[in-house]
Amino acid sequence: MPAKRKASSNVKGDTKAGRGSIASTPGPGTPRSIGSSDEYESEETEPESETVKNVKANLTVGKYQAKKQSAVQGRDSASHWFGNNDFSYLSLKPDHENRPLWIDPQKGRIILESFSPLASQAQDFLTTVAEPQSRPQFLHEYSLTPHSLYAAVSVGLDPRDIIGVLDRLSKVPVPDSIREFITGCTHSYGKVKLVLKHTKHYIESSDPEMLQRLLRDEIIGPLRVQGTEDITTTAAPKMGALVIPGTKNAAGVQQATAGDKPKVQEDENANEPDIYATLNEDDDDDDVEDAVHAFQIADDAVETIQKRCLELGLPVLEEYDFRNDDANANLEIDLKPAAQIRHYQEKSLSKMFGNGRAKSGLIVLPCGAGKTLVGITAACTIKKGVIILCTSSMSVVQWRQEFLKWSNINPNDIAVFTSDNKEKFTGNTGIIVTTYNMVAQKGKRSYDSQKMMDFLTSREWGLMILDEVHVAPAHMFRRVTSIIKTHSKLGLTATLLREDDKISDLNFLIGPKLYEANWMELAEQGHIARVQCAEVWCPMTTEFYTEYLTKDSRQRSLLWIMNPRKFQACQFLIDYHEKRGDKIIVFSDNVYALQMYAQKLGKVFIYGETSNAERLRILENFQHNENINTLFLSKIGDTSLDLPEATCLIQISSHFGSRRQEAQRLGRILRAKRRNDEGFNAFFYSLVSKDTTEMVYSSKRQAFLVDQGYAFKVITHLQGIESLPDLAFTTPVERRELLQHVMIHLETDISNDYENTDDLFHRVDRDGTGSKSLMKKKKGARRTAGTLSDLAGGQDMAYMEQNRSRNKDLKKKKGESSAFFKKLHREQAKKRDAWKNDE
Ligand SMILES: Nc1ncnc2c1ncn2[C@@H]1O[C@H](COP(=O)(O)OP(=O)(O)OP(=O)(O)O)[C@@H](O)[C@H]1O
Repeated sequence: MPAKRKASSNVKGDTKAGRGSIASTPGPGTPRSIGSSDEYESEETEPESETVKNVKANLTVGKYQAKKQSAVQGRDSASHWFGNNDFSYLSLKPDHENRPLWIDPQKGRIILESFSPLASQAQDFLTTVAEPQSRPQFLHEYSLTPHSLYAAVSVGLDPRDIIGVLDRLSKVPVPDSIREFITGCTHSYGKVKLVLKHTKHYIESSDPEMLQRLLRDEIIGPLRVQGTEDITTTAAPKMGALVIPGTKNAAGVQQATAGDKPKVQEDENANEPDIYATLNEDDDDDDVEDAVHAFQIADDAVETIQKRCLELGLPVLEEYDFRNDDANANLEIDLKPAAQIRHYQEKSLSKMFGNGRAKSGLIVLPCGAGKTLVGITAACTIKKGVIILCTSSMSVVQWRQEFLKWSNINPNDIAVFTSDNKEKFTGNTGIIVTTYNMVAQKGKRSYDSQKMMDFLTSREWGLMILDEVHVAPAHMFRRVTSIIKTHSKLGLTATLLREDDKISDLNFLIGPKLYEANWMELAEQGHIARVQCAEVWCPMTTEFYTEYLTKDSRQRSLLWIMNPRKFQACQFLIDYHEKRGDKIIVFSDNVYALQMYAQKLGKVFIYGETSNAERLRILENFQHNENINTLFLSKIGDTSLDLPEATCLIQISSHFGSRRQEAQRLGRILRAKRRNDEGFNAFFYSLVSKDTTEMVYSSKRQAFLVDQGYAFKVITHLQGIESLPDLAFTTPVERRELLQHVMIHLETDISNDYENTDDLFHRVDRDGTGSKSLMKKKKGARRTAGTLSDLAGGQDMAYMEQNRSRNKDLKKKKGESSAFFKKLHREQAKKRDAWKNDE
């Protein structure tokens, strides 16, 4: 942040000169002193209505400061280097070196010096009030947004608290624009609430005038259920401290302390005073209201009203006072005594249960950091009926198993609803684990499925857990959240990222982001693996580059993937890491390249058309067979497979600039069990063909991970690659042969080279297995070596034949299974039987 240096140099050199220059340019709208709000008065000729002001608040921060900025332009000879980002007019506090924050008065950005002794407390505070944007090693960037401030209010902070703590941590006085932004965004949050009582939805507020205003609104007014009383009044429930299972303290007040926990469970900062804990405690009284007023709305009007209220600057808060819910039966569930949740899991839950009620929202934790246990603990806290939505029936089974592992729930109280299983729980209340598609599916259903849906839609649920919340399309959430009546919703994800703009829909369909963990911090503490990331630059061979220059963009991509130098790099890295004892996954979105690479290298591969039985066989071998250490995987490995642990990833082809895919793939190695071994690192390589468009996509893809603090090393030469025995494509003849093969492929239909994962998502869920229906649909487009060779006059037949599929080898050897595998199969069969008996 350029302002940093400028501001400090002003203070250390000539503080007066810095500020004096502002005063020397007086005029209308010119700031008279730092932090003065006078300039705003001259700007606002007509006071805006509060609601409009709220909606525009984000914009106004920039507008006023742009004026302020233009007034101070040209102050000194260095100013022009910083353009609009020259904030040297802000005065530094005398003890600024002891304070860790810089605040950008224009855009609400906050920079945290992560090396400051106060950094961990400041980070704690910032993740509550702002959105983390980027967290590399030394400087972290956060953004104040209306949604982040909404989330802050929903955990019990008020604008005074937020401004007060910011001021304590900031090197400069909190600029007026930021103060106004915070107050403007937060003063009406939480004034209007959406509550579910006896399966009916109500809009509730402690201010009857607020409700009258909503009823007068042309959109909201008509959505009140006709024939109900205009406004009903009841006494507001009182709240007390809440203890989250698996922790020792009340939620939202303190971190769990070390006690008798294993070392890894400790939070290094657990004993530091919580910077805003006292604020929460002070505020408890404010939350107790004397009376609440409400009117009933139609169930299908919930989304429209939420959207309209947002437009009016009155975002609807969804809170569930589960401890005072006598209408719904209690569920017998608690964490097992051995279950000890980690400090970041507790922190995320404390954002959800901060004031003793359950708030709907999103919790973002890296892959392998234990989102499942967070969901289970939330269920153990609420102790009411729970419905869990997963992306595939495979994760449905896993969720149920995890519930049985971590909690004392009676197996009869947790049932699954998939295409194969339509069981209900036996008691008054319980847990249902299902998939998005089973619930959102439209059209005619089987008798059993319809009966199950009637059961799900006719009752009130305490909690809905939405797993992998970023994956499912927004229309599916709409359907799910509108037909299932639930008091609270918890969305879980590792990457709150979509390349389209649909992610913001989650803000009102589910709730604000309640917590986002710091990946690097978790890696340092051993909760996820440390990963070395590298981008390997592979020069294009002359013959491939010549073709590359004449082709259109679709065809170019195949040339950069099939670049012989990339192939060699892949071969070398596989060899290197197999010798180190790593388990390697090679990702290729392009199915043609996937097969070519895997067959040439004699490795197993899985893609959309691989049958379910073959997938299982391959995965099992990859996990337990010491001769199968490398697996080639298509896009389906991103979301639809439960992959065994790997310690090295190599990416040869990917989905253009998708940041989410990059992060998801990295996530595959984060749960490496050896992560706490001394000096252990997992490896993530992205192979990129030099001087091609792939390089542009690659840097775009890395943006999210770089923001999480990962540093990608660039490798321009792999030491020792030339001396690798049997290195492929070392002669011009071999390279030309490969090029010829690729060119023939380009002349055929290449449209099926990339699997459509959206399509896959739907079908995976619908049939509950993920593979068969896809196979059927794609069969017609399947190409064979024979047809290609026919086109080429049979020249390539030899090439294909000498590269026998390793997949088939595994199949052949099935009968010769070792004693180890026989034992493994027997154990798995036993587990399956035990699980069926639980039903
Ligand atoms: N508090 C804890 N104590 C001990 N083990 C834990 C804890 N939390 C999570 N784990 C373990 O960490 C592993 C990863 O957990 P989980 O599968 O829930 O991760 P995830 O965040 O859902 O990952 P993904 O996004 O890849 O699905 C599991 O083996 C789980 O049992």
